[in-house]
Amino acid sequence: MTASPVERAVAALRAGRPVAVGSATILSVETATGAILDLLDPQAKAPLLLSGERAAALGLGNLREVGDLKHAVQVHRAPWLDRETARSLADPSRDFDRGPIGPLGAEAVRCPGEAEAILTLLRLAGVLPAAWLVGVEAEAKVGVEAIMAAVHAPQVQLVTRAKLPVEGLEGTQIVAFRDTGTGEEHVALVVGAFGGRPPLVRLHSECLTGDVFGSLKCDCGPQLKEALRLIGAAGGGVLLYLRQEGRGIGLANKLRAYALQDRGLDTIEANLRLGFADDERGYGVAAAMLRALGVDSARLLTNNPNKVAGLEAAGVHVVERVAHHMPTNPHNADYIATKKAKSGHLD
Ligand SMILES: Nc1nc2c(ncn2[C@@H]2O[C@H](COP(=O)(O)OP(=O)(O)OP(=O)(O)O)[C@@H](O)[C@H]2O)c(=O)[nH]1
Ligand SMILES: [Zn+2]
Repeated sequence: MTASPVERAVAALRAGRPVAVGSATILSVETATGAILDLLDPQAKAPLLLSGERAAALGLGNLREVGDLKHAVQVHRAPWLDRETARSLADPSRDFDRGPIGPLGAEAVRCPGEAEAILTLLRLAGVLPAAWLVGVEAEAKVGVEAIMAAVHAPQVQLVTRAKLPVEGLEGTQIVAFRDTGTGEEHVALVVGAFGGRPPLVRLHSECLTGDVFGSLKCDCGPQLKEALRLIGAAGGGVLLYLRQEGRGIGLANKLRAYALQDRGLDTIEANLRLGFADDERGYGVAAAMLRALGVDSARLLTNNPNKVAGLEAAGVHVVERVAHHMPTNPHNADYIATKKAKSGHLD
């Protein structure tokens, strides 16, 4: 299978190589080395693209040229804005111990659609949402529409299906899917034989720390186990394991969010401080997987109304929402309370 343009662009960004998105050529602030910057931006003229959230955290909303921060912001290049300083504008781990930066000049981007596609691509690459806008040609090219379609109208390919007996559910099968736009791999665990009434379905967003290490900071590990138990007890159903680590910001960025939480920010504030939305997940990919499994209506195990709305919007009918609460512990009680207070999670 050949890689899609989005997949190739993601690989190039991760490797610190330039990517052309629409009319812009970008380098990731996180991964670009000094050598590549010297090569592609020898006069140190490239401006910096930051998300509206990150610009707000830096106080750039006060600048008249920047406007309301609904969109990305372009920071003007100044002699003092070198690679290290750019890193510290992008990376909030330095917000607490560096001196004031400035004087920063910035303006709203001229092409918000293109900027949104650039930020989406950076997110798919799992790096900080900040880019150098260099004025050169790039080998890897991807269109704005291709990026937005990959995220908003995902398509999946069912790759293979195999038996996977798991603890307590020996008749389980695992089904591998590939997102043909982004190249991401997701899996479904199909439990038992369901037919007749809509099956019990769980959309589980990947959480390495909770699912594998038993982190007490969240409730993902217990939710995963309990979901499988409930699906088994219902006589069958489907659990989708979606590679949406950190509510879609990727593992390294989630751990950056944890570092910010160590300094007192809550789970939502930490995402915003990094320059992301509080939740970057979409559920179109889940709907596509369910449809490929022949499921077009479901009883959904969740407290998150966005999951219900996301499946419905993508054409999978949710006949019932089944609450999925776990007992809290001293490390995750604030996190669960914040999701209820700020993200609309239901009782
Ligand atoms: N960015 C970020 N992601 C987190 C944090 N804690 C957990 N996650 C991720 O959040 C996702 C799980 O989301 P939750 O909000 O716990 O639950 P939900 O899936 O929205 O809703 P339910 O269906 O009710 O469980 C996983 O991808 C985790 O990796 C955090 O502090 N910051
Ligand atoms: Zn978790």
